[in-house]
Amino acid sequence: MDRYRITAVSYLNTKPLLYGLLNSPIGGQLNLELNIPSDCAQKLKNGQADLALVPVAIIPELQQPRIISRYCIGAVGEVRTVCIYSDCPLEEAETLYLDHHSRTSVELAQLLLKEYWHLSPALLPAQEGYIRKIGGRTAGLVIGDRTIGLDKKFKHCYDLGEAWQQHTGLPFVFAAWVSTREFDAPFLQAFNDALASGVSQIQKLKYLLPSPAPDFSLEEYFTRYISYQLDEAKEEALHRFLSYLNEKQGAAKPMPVFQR
Ligand SMILES: C=C(O[C@@H]1C=C(C(=O)O)C=C[C@H]1O)C(=O)O
Repeated sequence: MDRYRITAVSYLNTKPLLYGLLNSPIGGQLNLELNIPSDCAQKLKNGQADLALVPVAIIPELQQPRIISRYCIGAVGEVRTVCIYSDCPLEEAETLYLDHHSRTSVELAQLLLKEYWHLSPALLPAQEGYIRKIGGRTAGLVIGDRTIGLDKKFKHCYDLGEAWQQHTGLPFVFAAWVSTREFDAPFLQAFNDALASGVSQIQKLKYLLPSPAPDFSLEEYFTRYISYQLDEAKEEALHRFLSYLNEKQGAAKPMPVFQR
């Protein structure tokens, strides 16, 4: 049988999910690749992946998107690794770089600037090395492992998970397991069981993974900040976020089907 082509985000917060998948009975059926989120999105869109952990912001760009798992990369309030950094208060920032690794958080940042902070700095597309340009009146959105330690480097740090929660009272979903093709029920069951098993073994991962910084607790990050369950409140948040994107793009794209 052909192996399924799976693409997942290359950041630390995906490791519990990958640990579960690779140690599961279906581990051998998976042809796994890791990419930055914007590339995961591109690979699913191009048909280079059968199933991918993708930024939810690209769901409206897909033909017949299916969310095939009860697990995701989410947060209930503070997430720690999706933040706007600046040396001036955000209201004084004239320009803001939008991380090129990201698809969801660049949209979330724009939503929050408009609806929550009521600010309109000039938005700049980022390129490799842009973090060095943050300073003065220039702010920057940064996601993933590159954020670790940046809170000590810059005077201000605005956590997008926390701001979204203050704005809506809801958790948030950054990335979800999405497919544009159908999988049979036994595979989906095995896939979800594998993810559940990974999340339940987080305690082990702190011994297996190198800590990215001396004062960074992987266990705290995986259990207190990242929230893996795609529960009802996160579904509501996802619906709200995708409705905002539809409105912004002036397109009434159907909501993704849940098949899990
Ligand atoms: C919480 C995070 O969410 C990430 C943010 C994404 C985005 O902005 O497009 C995509 C995937 C997630 O892994 C993170 O990686 O720090």
